[in-house]
Amino acid sequence: MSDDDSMLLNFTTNDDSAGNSFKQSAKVTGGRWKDRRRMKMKLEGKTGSRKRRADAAADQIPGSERGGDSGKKVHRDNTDGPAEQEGPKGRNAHNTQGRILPADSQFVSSLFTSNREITTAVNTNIHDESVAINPSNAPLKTDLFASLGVSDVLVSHLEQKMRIQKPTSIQKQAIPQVIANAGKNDFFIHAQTGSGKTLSYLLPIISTILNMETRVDRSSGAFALIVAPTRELASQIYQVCSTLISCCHYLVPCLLIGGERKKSEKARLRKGCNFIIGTPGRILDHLQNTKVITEQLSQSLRYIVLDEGDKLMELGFDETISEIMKIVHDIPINSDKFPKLPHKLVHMLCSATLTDGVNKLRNVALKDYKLISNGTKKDADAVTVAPDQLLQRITIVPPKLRLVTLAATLNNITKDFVATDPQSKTLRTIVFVTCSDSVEFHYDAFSGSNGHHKNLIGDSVRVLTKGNTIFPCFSNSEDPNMVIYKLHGSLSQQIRSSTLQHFARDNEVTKGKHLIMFCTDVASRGLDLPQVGSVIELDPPFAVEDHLHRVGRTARAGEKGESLLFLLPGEEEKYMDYIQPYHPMGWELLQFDKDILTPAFKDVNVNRNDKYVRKDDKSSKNKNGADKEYEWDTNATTWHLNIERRVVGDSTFKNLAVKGYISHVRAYATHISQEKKFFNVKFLHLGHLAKSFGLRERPKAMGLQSSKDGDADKPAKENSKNKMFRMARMAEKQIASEFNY
Ligand SMILES: Nc1ncnc2c1ncn2[C@@H]1O[C@H](COP(=O)(O)OP(=O)(O)OP(=O)(O)O)[C@@H](O)[C@H]1O
Repeated sequence: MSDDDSMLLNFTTNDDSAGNSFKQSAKVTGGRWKDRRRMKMKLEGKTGSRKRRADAAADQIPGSERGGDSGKKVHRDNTDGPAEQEGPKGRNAHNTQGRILPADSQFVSSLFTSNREITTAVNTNIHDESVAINPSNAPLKTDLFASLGVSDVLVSHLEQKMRIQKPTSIQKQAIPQVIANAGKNDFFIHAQTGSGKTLSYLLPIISTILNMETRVDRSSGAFALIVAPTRELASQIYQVCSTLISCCHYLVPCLLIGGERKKSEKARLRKGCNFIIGTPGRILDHLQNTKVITEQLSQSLRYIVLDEGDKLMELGFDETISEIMKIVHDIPINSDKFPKLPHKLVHMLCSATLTDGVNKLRNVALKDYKLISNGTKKDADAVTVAPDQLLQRITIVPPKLRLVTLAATLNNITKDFVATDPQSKTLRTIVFVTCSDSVEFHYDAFSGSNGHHKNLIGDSVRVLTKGNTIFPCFSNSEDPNMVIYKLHGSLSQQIRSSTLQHFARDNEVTKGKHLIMFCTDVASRGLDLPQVGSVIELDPPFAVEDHLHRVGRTARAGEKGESLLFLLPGEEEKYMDYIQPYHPMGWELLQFDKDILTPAFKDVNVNRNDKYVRKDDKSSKNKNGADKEYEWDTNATTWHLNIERRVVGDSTFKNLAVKGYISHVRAYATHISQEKKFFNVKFLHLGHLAKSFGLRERPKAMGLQSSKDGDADKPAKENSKNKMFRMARMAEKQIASEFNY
C-alpha cells in the first residue's frame, strides 16, 4: 500500500461528492499536519510545493509538441497492469490537476520536457579530423625484437605463432634495460593502455632464462612471481605467458586465483612450475599455508612483478603485498645454481596511470628503481593520456533520457556494423556502469524484452533471436545480429571466466554479430579483448584514472577505437574541463537528440508492446498498407514507454529496476572527494533518474525499499548478534572473493 493510500484511511473528510465542489469545501482532520495539508491540497487539486509543481509540469504527455498525442489521455488498459495517465504538455498541464486519479493510476512523465538545461554550447577541446594521427601505442616501424636481446627462439615464435613482428615503444625501452640491468636495479614500467606492457616484462624474463643455457624444466623452481589485482587479469597474463612459452614446452606456468579450488592449485604447485601468476590474497594464502610453494620459490625466484600497481593499492592490497614481500625476501637465493640469472631479486612495477597509491607502492616495493616510460622522468605524467588514435566522444544527456539514448547509441553502432555486411567479422562494445545491480537491469532491459533470446552460460550471455524488437533497427523477420553479455563481481568466478572467454573468442555464435557487454569496472583494468570497437561510459567513473583504463579497452596496439562518455546537464558538464589534459587530441561533443536519437528513431516504426492502437490514428497503416512511420521523438517515447510498461507488468524486471536505481544512487555517492564537485548526489534529480531505470516514480515514492523488494527473506530488524555473524560471514566472503564489485 502506498503512502497515499494509508493516508486516506487515517482521515475523515466530508467527501459526499467528487469534483469541483471540493475545491472550496475540502475539510481534512486527523493525522499529522503535513499529511493533512498534503491531503487537503490533493483534494483541492493543487500540488504540494514549488518543486512538486515543477515535477507536475514534467508529468506530461509524450511527444505532443513534437508531433505526438497532444492533450489526450493516451491509454488506459486495466488488463495490462495499472492504467497509464499521460498528462498533457506545457500550458495544458493544469488540465489534469484537480482530478483525483484512481489508486492504480500512474502519471507518466514525458521524456522531453522539464529537463535541466544543457549549458555547454561550445566544444572547447575539438577533435580535429583533418590532422593525421599516428597511433601512440602501435608497434614501431623499423625496430626488431632480435636487436633488443630477445632470444632467437622467442623471436621466431612471436613472428610466426603470435604474429607480433615489431616492438612497441615501451617494449623497445624496457626489454634491453631489464635484460642488462637486472640484479642492479628495480624497474617501474609506466606506459599508456594497450601499449604492450605485459610483453615488456615477460619477454626479458623468459629471454634471460632461455639465454642462460642451463637445462631447466618444471622441477627447477619458479623464476618469477607475477601479482595482478583481478582474477581476470591474472588469468589473462597466465594465457599470454602460456602462449609465449609454448615454444619451450619444458617451461610451465601456474595460476593461483581466488574462486578456484585451493586443492587443485596445491596439486599443480606440487608438480612444479616456473612462473607463478595470481591475485594477492590467494598468493599470500599459499605462501602462509602451502609448504610446497616456498620450496618452489627457494633458490630459483629472481623476479617479482606487480602489474596494475595503482589498482592493487586502490583495492587495499598494500598490506597483503607487504606480507608477500616479507615472506619472499626471507627465502634464500642460491646464485651458484643459476649463475647467469640476477644475483638478487628484481622488482618490477607496471602501471598506465600514476596515482598517490602507485607512488606509495613504488616507495615500498622498489629500491634503486629505473623509470621506464614513454616520457622522461620529469614529464612521466605526460604519458598518462588516452591513446592518440582513440576517438573520444562526449554527450550531455538529461537523466530521463539516459536509457533511451543508450538504446539509440547501441542501435546506431549495430546498424553501421550490419551495413558493412560482416559475414565473418565480430564487433565488440563494452558498456560501463557503476554497480552490479545496474548491470543486471541494463542486461535484462536490452535482452529479455519479449522472450526472443537464447540463454548461454548460466544466463550471463543472451543471443537475441528473430522477432526481438528491443532495438529500433530490428525487424521481426531478421536476425538481430546481437549477443548481450553481463559481467560483474557478484557472479561466480566460473561464470565470470566463461562469459569473458565467450566474449573474447570468435566462434559460430559470435560470427557476424555485435557483442555488447554490460559490466562494472571489473572489466576496466588490463583486459585485452579483441576488436573492441567502442567503449560506452554510461556512468562516469569514480576517478579519472578509471576513465583512462575504461577507454583503454579499445584503441589498443595501434588499432582504431571510439568511446562515448555520458554526462548529465549541470555540474557534470564541468567534468570536461577536468579531463581535458588527458585528451590532447580533443573530442567530439554529440548532441543527444540530433546526433544520437534522431538517426536511431527516424525512419522506423516502434510499436507499443501492448495491444493498444494510437487513438489519433484512423489506421496504423499508411495508404500503401505499410506500417505508418512516426516522428523520431514519438518513436523514442514509445520505446521508453515499452520499457516502463514492462517494469509495471513484470515484477522480476521491476525488482531489477528498483535495485539498479537504488544501487546506482548509492554508488554515485562514492565518487572520490576531488571529483565530488562534479558528481554530488545532492545535484541529482532522483525522480528523473528513476525514469532512466524504467521507473515512473522514485522507488521511495512508490513505497518500495530494497530490503522489502530485493531481500524479502531478510528480517526487518536484525538483532546485534545476527548482525555481527553476518558481518563476519561477509568479511570472510570478501577475502575469499578478493575483488568483487
Ligand atoms: N609488439 C607488438 N606488436 C603488436 N601487438 C602487440 C605488441 N605487443 C603487444 N601487443 C598486443 O597489444 C595488446 C595490448 O597488450 P597489453 O595487454 O600488454 O597492453 P598493456 O599496456 O598492458 O595495456 P593495459 O594498460 O590496458 O593493461 C595485446 O593484444 C598484445 O598482444
